Amino acid sequence: MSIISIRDVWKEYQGQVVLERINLEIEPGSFNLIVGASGCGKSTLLRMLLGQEQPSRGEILLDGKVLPPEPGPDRGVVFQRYSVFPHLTVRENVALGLEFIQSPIVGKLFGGARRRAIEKAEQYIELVGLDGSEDKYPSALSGGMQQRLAIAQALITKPKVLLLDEPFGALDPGIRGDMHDLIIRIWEESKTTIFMVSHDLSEAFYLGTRLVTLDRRRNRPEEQGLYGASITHDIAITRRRENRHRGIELAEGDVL
Ligand SMILES: Nc1ncnc2c1ncn2[C@@H]1O[C@H](COP(=O)(O)OP(=O)(O)OP(=O)(O)O)[C@@H](O)[C@H]1O
Repeated sequence: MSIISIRDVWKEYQGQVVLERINLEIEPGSFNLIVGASGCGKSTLLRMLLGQEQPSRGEILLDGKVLPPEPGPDRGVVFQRYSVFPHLTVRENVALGLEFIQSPIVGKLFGGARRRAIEKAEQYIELVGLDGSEDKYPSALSGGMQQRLAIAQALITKPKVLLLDEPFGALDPGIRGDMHDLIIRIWEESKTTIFMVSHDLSEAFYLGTRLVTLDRRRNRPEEQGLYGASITHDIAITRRRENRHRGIELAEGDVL
């Protein structure tokens, strides 16, 4: 069974159609890359999966149930910037995810429950390679370290789906390579389903098991606003990562 089913989803804002007829069945444990031109609605689709936005038409199912109309611990998210809380340390930022689940009203745990949340946070801090920085505030971290922190924060609730919105887009190319290695390791170890927005095709082929492209098929000036972007390619990626080390940027895929 699909972990996510997107069924004939449309999204409009104030009469402007942004997305139309989006249909996708997402396999558990797959690494899905959504690529498309700026403004075609990639982030909008991701925000609908998060539950921050609702489809104007159609429905999204998570594990066979209609997605609740708000974000929840079953969906972790990392944005390009500003996913972490500047006034909390690395340790507090990561523990916060658990505190909100276990104590949704005050967002704070005490005694043994807090100690367990801190221990768990420290495991995730180590997983993303931030051990040694537990007491630092985000302002003392580099961009790559802040994204590592955001990933740890998103993972601590063991989400069914990890949603990534251009998480490496603002990083230098060298750091981006390290982050690619990290996210592949996390994906392989956790077997979580990943849904990632990117506008970098080579990144998509390198990371993903599936590439979905969005585009506006009808884009003449008089058509703008009337038609949204839809899926133009849906490709299973069969050869990838090993190619990067041989200097081959794009991998071959099978069109589904
Ligand atoms: N809350 C909103 N209200 C009105 N219009 C919106 C809203 N959110 C997005 N849009 C519009 O929807 C369209 C798609 O935006 P979106 O951010 O999803 O595109 P994107 O493909 O992620 O772009 P980019 O690659 O530049 O981040 C844009 O025209 C944008 O102006």
